[in-house]
Amino acid sequence: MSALWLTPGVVLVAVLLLRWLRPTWYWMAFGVTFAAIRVLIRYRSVMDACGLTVPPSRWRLALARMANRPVPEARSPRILRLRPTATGLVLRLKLRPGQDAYDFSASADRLRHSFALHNVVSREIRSGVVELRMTGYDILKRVRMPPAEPEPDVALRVAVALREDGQVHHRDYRVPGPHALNVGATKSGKSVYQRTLVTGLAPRNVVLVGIDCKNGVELSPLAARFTALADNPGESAELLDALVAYMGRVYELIRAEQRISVGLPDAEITADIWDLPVHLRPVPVVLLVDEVAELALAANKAEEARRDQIVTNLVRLAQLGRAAGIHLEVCGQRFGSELGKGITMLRAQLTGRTAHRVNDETSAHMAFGDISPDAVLAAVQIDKDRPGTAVAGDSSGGWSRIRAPHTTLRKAVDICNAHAHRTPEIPELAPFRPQLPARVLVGEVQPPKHAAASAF
Ligand SMILES: Nc1ncnc2c1ncn2[C@@H]1O[C@H](COP(=O)(O)OP(=O)(O)OP(=O)(O)O)[C@@H](O)[C@H]1O
Repeated sequence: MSALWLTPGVVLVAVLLLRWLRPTWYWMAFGVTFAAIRVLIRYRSVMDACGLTVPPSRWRLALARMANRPVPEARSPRILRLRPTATGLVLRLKLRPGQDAYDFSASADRLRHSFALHNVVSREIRSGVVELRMTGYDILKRVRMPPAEPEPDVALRVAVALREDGQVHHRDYRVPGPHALNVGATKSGKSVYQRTLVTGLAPRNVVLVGIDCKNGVELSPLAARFTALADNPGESAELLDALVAYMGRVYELIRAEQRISVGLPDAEITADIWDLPVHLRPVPVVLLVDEVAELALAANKAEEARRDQIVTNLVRLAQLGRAAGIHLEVCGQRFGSELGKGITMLRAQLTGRTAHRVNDETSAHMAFGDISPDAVLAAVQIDKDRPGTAVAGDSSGGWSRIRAPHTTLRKAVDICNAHAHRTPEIPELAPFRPQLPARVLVGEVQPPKHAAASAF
């Protein structure tokens, strides 16, 4: 008798363990079927309760009256498709005349708990068709990144976070946004995100340049993998001058190659560094700016001039940098016109947007107001007890909720030290070469100057 009880008990414990340890496997094995049945059974009543139905048409009412039948029910949007995914369900709906996609976005929260799912996001995929992306479980609670896939160097794409639909979120410098802005309140997870990005870039063939006006607290420990670092506004201004000069030299190289290819029939004309022959191609540069507002502060005339010079150089790098393989990664608590002249111009160039938790809607607007109003709403709703959660958008108006893995500073330092030998030299940036930690200098890990080739 006890053995009979034991079997279902063991199965139940196994299922619960599976759900806790491997939520994705649990979802694929059981959750998705239960959820799909639940959604289909509750569909009509949920649409009705959420006010997402339309009254019956006049002719149906007239027909019912003529046939002496009961008044027809309100009509729900027609289900076009219900598709299971590794983390949830995707429900595609055809709207009835008079319905608005915005009503579905506004009802996302009601739909979430009515269908007993973890999250519902609505987006209009074409006129009159809405897609409800429903997540079955809290995938961002414990972020486990899938094993990294090898990326060719020309791709310049780094896995930085997990999306709530279970996909990996990449920071891709070549498409769609060559430059990015990352905003968020204090302790919202900006530095952990940036650290994760650096650990992803460290093993790649890339020049890392840092500006960290929090006295270098965030980036100095990672100095072994940085070609140049500045930790105060004065030094940052000089570093940006040097980087603009370097960009000019890369443009000269592109022009020289163009002159050669123009004279050769059928030869491709070089438009950016990626068109250059591999042996001539300069190593791409990623400039990380932590707490950009520090660069925009000015207490007197001299500091105002320096500030203008910094912002002008950042705008110049953002406008012209892509072809020269220079990419900006700007991070700050706020990023609006109150930071002064040129900031909105710079923001327009930083098309890859990420917003961590923000303190007010205005800050969310700074990140998404100009590209995705939906994302503004999502950014202000980020739970303050879930640091690292962010909304990532792009210039096409799409966005998703993401969370980076919790990369500790220790782990990031170890990765940067291990890849110190990949740090390229750039003559213009030589004065900004960071001081290396003692253990790197005594050879416990390879010092940069031995192995890395000159960037260009
Ligand atoms: N992805 C994450 N997963 C889990 N915890 C995180 C994550 N990101 C951040 N945290 C937690 O939040 C804390 C604050 O994160 P972080 O230092 O990145 O914030 P910040 O926005 O850079 O803050 P500040 O602007 O004050 O420097 C971290 O110490 C960590 O405990």
